[in-house]
Amino acid sequence: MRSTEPATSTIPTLQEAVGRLPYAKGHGTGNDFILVADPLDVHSIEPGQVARMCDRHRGIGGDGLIRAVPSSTLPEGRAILETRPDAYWFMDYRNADGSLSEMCGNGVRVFVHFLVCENLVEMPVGSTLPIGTRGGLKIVTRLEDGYAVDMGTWEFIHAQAAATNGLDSRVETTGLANVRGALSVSMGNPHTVVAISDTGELEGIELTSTPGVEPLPAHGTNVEYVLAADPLVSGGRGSVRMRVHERGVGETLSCGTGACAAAIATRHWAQAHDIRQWSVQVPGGELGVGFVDGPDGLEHVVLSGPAVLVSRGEVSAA
Ligand SMILES: N[C@@H](CCC[C@H](N)C(=O)O)C(=O)O
Repeated sequence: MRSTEPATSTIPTLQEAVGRLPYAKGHGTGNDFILVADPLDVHSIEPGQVARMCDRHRGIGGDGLIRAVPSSTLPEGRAILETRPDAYWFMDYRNADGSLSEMCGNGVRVFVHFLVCENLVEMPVGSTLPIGTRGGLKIVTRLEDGYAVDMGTWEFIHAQAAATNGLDSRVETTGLANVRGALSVSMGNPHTVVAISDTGELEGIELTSTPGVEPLPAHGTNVEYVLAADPLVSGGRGSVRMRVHERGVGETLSCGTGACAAAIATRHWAQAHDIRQWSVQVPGGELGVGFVDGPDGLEHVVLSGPAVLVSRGEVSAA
């Protein structure tokens, strides 16, 4: 090559990396996703391709990518079909960096709305749909103004420390004075919740860098910063504000599993176990978190909120 020739980039364009691919774009309270219908399981989208598509400058942009595939095409889906043969659709979710997560609470609502809009399922208001996920079976109900998801059971990641101290780890965050104690909750995926004492503190947090969590759960964690309303409970409903740094993404406008973890941690700290309805305000809107008696006799968490499709397109060689 002559030295006067411009250097050619070795980085493939999105089109070279992905080829032709129809997609839709949707969000739930500002947590946005690229959605791909793959009923024949022909688009094996690799982690690097997901990262390219989710890139907000060189790609389509999104906090994650969700592929709609039959549960029968993945081992995790086949396991669910053994007990729920009607869980036809599986949410194959990846974070913006291409990593897998067990669960996405905003994603599963947007995923079901996408199935409805693609005419892949019929779902009148009030009806339910079983969905396979890496975090197990989730039952989604269509509401007048969104969807409610039975997220199943939850657990503290370090049960003993949670019961004795209410805290199990420490989190260091840019923009927050002092290292803070935190409580880790599994919603299928891991969360570490930090209590914040005032609005100025919540707004001063700088989430362009990953918070330092010690000890870090085995597969990393999502970190939620939660400010309790004053009073915490009004009209029988608990209320909190939350910001979140998502594993594999960065700061997002909302996180459904994070909202559940925020309500669980706050309820535990306040010993307010009888408060079963919570409102979680996130930068992108409001989510509802409910605690109900599940059909298995255990406490289940129900997440509710909107799901919106905003556009359709096709990744193609122009
Ligand atoms: N935004 C999601 C959670 C997505 C997965 C998360 N980043 C993880 O890695 O666990 C939600 O709405 O729950």
